[in-house]
Amino acid sequence: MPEQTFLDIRHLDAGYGRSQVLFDVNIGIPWRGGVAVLGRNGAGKTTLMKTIVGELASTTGELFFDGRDITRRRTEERVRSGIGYVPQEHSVFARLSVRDNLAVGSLSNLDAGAVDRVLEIFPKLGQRLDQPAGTLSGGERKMLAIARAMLGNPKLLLLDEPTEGVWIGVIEEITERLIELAKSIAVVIVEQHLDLALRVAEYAYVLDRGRVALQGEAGKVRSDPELLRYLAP
Ligand SMILES: Nc1ncnc2c1ncn2[C@@H]1O[C@H](COP(=O)(O)OP(=O)(O)OP(=O)(O)O)[C@@H](O)[C@H]1O
Repeated sequence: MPEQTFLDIRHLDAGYGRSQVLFDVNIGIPWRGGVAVLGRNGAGKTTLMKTIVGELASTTGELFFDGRDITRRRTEERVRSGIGYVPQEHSVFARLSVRDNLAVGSLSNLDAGAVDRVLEIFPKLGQRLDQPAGTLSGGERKMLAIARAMLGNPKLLLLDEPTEGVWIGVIEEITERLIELAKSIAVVIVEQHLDLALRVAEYAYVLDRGRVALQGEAGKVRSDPELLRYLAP
């Protein structure tokens, strides 16, 4: 587990009704930097993200964020305390303009300075402010979803497959932005692209059937002979 822990997940069990998906998951996320959550389809990565943000209640275990027990806090409180979430599915309002989508992301009144800062990070969005978000490309929508989450000023940003379905050139652009972002806040990235994930992350957890099967420094996990076994379909 990374040394300084910002988000501390202890003995977490979670699932849907009677079907348990996560089993005794222990994860530590440091104050700054990237952490990757890897694992094959159905390993429980999205379930873990939903449990961290409070969309799904844990059945057992505890979550501490920034030194406080948030296990029983509602999603809104978790978001207000600094947890941002970019879900796997495209999470933009298709009929609203890019500008209005960004306004929804801002928790208080839209701060023009904050919008300018995210537009500096994602300049393509700045050229499309008045365009309905439904007309953006898949990659631009992902960028909009990330930009919107950033306007909530997260201290910890959870990204569930931020490059899924995105063209390779845009993947590179998003990766570079995430590497930059991870210099100032904590970034948790669920990714199918192993290389990308391990470029953003310094530390990685690999889930296998809902349990942490492997963890360690990104370089070590990458060269672990067991890794491919846990990622193979
Ligand atoms: N709403 C739900 N109700 C019941 N079971 C669910 C629900 N959502 C997910 N599951 C099940 O939980 C397990 C873990 O799913 P999850 O989406 O967390 O996996 P994942 O690692 O994110 O997979 P992927 O890489 O395919 O997105 C799967 O077996 C899935 O079928």
